[in-house]
Amino acid sequence: MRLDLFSDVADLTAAIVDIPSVSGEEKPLADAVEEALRALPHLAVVRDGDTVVARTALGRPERVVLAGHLDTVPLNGNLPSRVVGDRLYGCGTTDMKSGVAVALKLAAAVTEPTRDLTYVFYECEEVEAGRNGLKRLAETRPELLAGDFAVLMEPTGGLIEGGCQGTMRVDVKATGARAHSARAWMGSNAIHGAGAILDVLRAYEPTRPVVDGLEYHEGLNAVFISGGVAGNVVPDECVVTVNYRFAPDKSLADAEAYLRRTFDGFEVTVTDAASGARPGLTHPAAAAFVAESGAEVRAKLGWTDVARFTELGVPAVNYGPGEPTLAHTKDEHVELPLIADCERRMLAWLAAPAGPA
Ligand SMILES: N[C@@H](CCC[C@H](NC(=O)CCC(=O)O)C(=O)O)C(=O)O
Repeated sequence: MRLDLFSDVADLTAAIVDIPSVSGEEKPLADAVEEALRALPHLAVVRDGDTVVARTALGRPERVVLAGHLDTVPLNGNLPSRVVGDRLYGCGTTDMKSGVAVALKLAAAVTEPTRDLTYVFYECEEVEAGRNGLKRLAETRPELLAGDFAVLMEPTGGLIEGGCQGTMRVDVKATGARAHSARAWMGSNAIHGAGAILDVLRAYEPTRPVVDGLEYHEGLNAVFISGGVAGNVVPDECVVTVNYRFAPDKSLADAEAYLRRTFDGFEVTVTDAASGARPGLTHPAAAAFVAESGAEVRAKLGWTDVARFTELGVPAVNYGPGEPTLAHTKDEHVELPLIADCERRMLAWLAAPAGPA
């Protein structure tokens, strides 16, 4: 499938959405993105796995990175895309193929930017941290991610979302002893034991820490549960996988300590983690972007690669057309006027004289 980067941004978003790209299956979309970018003579293109990087090299004093992931969460009967009124429905419309479409439009349209530009379209953001394409690039080719400022075109509903919350997944294990279910008193049922884990989760009251002026909203949820041996065996093991979302004033060590305290008495194993990022909006480059866009600012509650750029020393913000509360839902959709508005604002920003970076 060919992508026409000179088509209307709404049509381009639909075309991208209609190339399914659940995490790990991004190759057809990465191929289409690579082919479209290689046709643009002002960009040097590098392919690394299913991650595509395109850069201008005009020797400008500043470089801006625009980044977006190509993958989506699993489909939910929500492809192909469809337009209803002013909305485009389909998996990935908000998270984050409308943002990817805007970045691709910019890549084609902005041939003589006032700052050098790097576009990064990468794989496996929606899954465990170890598979993330940007992580691999940061480890193997960090020079490709160098810049003075980065915009992650993640869903923000046209606002600017600062920083991001951290995420940690733990397996909390209840143990028991196997027995014949006809003589259950001989054993100890681990699935029943896991009820105490679920009680803790039900009783959890989310905290809303304010970090550098932005209010985050933490969360503690069971995302998987497994246990059971056979239809006539009292099970000796039940594992509840818990996902903790924590504000960026906490480190990974703080998050792990909190989970171990919360599930004291159970075996707790960390299976995946990614630290958050503070808003960083007082950095001159971020402040200038906020001022130029005129957009309202709030906290990013999901995890995004703003955290990675922050770790790399590149100030970064989230800004994109999708509405974050629709991300990962069956009814995922994006407002078409918001995509056009995002494209217009980004074009205006890139056309303006280079600001502080
Ligand atoms: N390794 C992390 C990756 C999770 C990434 C994902 N990000 C978003 O959904 C951003 C959009 C939004 O603000 O809703 C997430 O937060 O789940 C992991 O596996 O947890």
